[in-house]
Amino acid sequence: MDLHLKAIAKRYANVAALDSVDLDVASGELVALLGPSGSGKTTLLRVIAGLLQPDSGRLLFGEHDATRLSLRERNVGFVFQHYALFKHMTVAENIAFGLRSRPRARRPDKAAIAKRVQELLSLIQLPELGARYPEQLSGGQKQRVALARALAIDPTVLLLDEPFGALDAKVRVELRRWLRRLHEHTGQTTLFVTHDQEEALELADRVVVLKDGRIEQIGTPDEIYSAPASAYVFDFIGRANVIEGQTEGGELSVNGHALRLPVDGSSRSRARLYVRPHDIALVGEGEGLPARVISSHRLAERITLELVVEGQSRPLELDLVATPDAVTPASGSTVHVRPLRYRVYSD
Ligand SMILES: Nc1ncnc2c1ncn2[C@@H]1O[C@H](COP(=O)(O)OP(=O)(O)OP(=O)(O)O)[C@@H](O)[C@H]1O
Repeated sequence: MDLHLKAIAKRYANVAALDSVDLDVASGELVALLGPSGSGKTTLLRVIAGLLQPDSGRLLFGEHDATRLSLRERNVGFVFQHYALFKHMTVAENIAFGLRSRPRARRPDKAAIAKRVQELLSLIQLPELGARYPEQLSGGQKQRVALARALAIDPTVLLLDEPFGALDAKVRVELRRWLRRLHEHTGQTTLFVTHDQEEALELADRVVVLKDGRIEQIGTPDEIYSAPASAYVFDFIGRANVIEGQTEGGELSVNGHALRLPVDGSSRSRARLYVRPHDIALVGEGEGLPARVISSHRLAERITLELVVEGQSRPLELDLVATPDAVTPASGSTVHVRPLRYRVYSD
């Protein structure tokens, strides 16, 4: 089902946890809520779930106003970071829980519940494990069961709060690929919270970047990565180098070196150029900024350099792909660098 948030606000004492958030999620979309700690991700998810009332604003499920509906009436599926499986119930009983606890009139019969549980066990690729107890499962298996339990009720929307946050890095990567395939299969409208940009970019159809309770940017992973709307998004979404300079006549100059890099606007102002480590090239003298190598590391065809540019407050990091016979610049030497793909944000 589609979901619409209109000017949702929630304050705690003097903190605006959510500050007029507008968001439309299409039916079947997989949306990531991405942001650093304290940016409002969990608060937003809890408002959608009905675990928390907003101070103002409206929430629509399809055309229906759900703002005042209870958690149960909203029929959402929820998965938390720490598996909240019932320890004294088997895997199958855990998955059946939401259906069994429905009021009698809406409760499927025993055979229908057993069939649904078996379908879900197959869907999460644990068809044989229905009789086990949660403590007999790995962390990744527990989270898959938690997902099956959330899906059992055919939720209007599936809400995942850092579902893989407690798992180790390798399992995390496997599970997020699995979740992507599962989503393609079920087409379930899903919102998931993460502070891991890689996870958001790899999994989501669209990413919502939050900052201090406000939406900073909404876009596809490619839009967010290639065209970050602000320095904040650029910095948060991947490794970033910052070069401080001046714009004048539509070009950027750094420490008096005219880099002949076109930038928007012709007025003179201080500006920061943001560039990823793999988007800087080594060029000949006179074609770029002089920089001193302070560390240099080579692993097969990959060269990592740390450089200092005079007058800049932060060193630059470069990731270069070298031909096998290329010479690795030595520490202490001077090289010339030129940003290839970059964004300029005014101060
Ligand atoms: N129950 C509460 N009482 C007071 N302040 C709260 C409460 N819950 C959240 N906040 C504040 O609201 C803001 C948003 O919190 P929220 O938990 O939504 O952030 P988050 O992005 O999910 O962070 P994290 O990644 O650390 O979970 C923070 O400043 C937080 O301190």
